[in-house]
Amino acid sequence: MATHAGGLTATRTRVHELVRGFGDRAVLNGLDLDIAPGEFVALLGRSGSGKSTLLRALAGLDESVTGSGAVEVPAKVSVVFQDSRLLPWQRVLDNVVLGLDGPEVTERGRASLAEVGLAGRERAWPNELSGGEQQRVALARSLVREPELLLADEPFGSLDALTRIRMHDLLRQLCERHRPAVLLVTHDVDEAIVLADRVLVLDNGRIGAELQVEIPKPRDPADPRFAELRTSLLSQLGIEKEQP
Ligand SMILES: Nc1ncnc2c1ncn2[C@@H]1O[C@H](COP(=O)(O)OP(=O)(O)OP(=O)(O)O)[C@@H](O)[C@H]1O
Repeated sequence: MATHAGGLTATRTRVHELVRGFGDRAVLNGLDLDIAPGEFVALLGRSGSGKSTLLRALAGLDESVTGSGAVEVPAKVSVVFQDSRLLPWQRVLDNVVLGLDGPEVTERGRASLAEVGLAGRERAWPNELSGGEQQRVALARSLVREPELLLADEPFGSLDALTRIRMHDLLRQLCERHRPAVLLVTHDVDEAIVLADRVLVLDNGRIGAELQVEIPKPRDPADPRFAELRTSLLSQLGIEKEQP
């Protein structure tokens, strides 16, 4: 079984020869990964390729899964999922600071909510917020914990296109300010190129392709370099772009 070392010395995120399977079927098969502090990595892959399985291994949420290999992550890891996973019976601010204590927790929670554009909504109930706002609260809940590694599993997957673009801007700005390492699982090739320093494609249980995104941020999808990367990634995913 993999070791999950939230060690005091680990600042990089490292996965070595990770194997994960269900029954006799291997999903991850000798996967290696290395993420530097502050680096933003996006992970693409076909449905069922094992993206969430990898993310759960990094989050330490896969204890019942069979496998081997080594996983090393920084001490402070936060996870954001596709649904906000807010507790409906707790007000927004209480959701953000849930499980934290200390004299300045309330102030830090308020500051995080202000950072995601939700100042003044501290006493709202989760069901009084839109889907996009709920995801903002989920981001605030992660940020207030000052993670060194932020794991995000399709955090914008259920949002409409316009809200998603706004969330990309927000996440980019938050990451520039707080500099966590990020592993973002996404189906959206453009989302990966807009946000990531490096894009990985998971294939056959390993990292099958890797592209560095050198375009300065904020990135414009109309940039010809963007189109080049998009074509290359779509082809890695086995999706050929139709000719106009
Ligand atoms: N608890 C489980 N029991 C059995 N098989 C599972 C379990 N969880 C995941 N799998 C299988 O492992 C494979 C990888 O699943 P995973 O959710 O990691 O893929 P994914 O790349 O995140 O997919 P998607 O993009 O569709 O969300 C899939 O074939 C899935 O059916």
